Amino acid sequence: MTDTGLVMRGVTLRFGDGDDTVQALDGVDLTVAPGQFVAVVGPSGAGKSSLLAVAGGLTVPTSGSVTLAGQDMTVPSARARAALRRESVGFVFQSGNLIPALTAVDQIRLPARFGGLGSRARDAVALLGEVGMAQKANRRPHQLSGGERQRVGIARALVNRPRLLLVDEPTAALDRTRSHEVVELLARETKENDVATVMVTHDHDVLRHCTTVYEMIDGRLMPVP
Ligand SMILES: Nc1ncnc2c1ncn2[C@@H]1O[C@H](COP(=O)(O)OP(=O)(O)OP(=O)(O)O)[C@@H](O)[C@H]1O
Repeated sequence: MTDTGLVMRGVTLRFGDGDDTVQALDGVDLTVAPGQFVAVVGPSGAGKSSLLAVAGGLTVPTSGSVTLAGQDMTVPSARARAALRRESVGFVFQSGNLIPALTAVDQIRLPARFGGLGSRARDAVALLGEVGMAQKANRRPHQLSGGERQRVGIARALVNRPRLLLVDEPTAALDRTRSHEVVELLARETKENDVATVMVTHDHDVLRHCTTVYEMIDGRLMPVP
């Protein structure tokens, strides 16, 4: 099947009903080709996290279509969507979301083992090398800086060779220099792994590392020229 990356068409997401309805996504169209690094900015409550949740098959939209490499990410079965996520999606969270008791290398090995990735799983030591963390493979999260934790989180998100990388506020806990380093790393990994990447950020300073920038306002997505 041709890898068309992420394609979202006419996606709406509504919460609640009657007077309490919230339209989190309102007719969103978005295409992210493999190797493209898209940033989404916008005010709090605009729908950015909802966009990531729907793109990654965590949430089923109220209407519209979402495909990743031609596969439907909106199937009703939660189990089927979990399988799609395991095979094709990587998530990077605000502060790395690492497990406190595990060393850096085990943060990456664990999901590979329990996710049943088998031979698809990338080698954890090689991945740590790729993100510049080979020397700190045996450290636990509390022995790492914020930027280093984020690098481990990025390596972990790549272990399943994802087609789609979804990144939520990766620089929220970092200073300016570290923010640039982390987003540069994301840009490089996007290209080298030919993955379609969507990053939500409040940090306008890092947008120059991205291929395309969109702004989300009241659930609507608009390109920023
Ligand atoms: N499970 C839910 N039930 C009801 N409303 C929800 C739910 N999740 C999100 N919303 C609402 O949907 C809208 C979009 O929320 P979302 O979290 O996607 O915004 P956001 O742009 O990511 O905000 P932030 O920048 O503050 O994280 C908000 O009005 C929010 O209150």
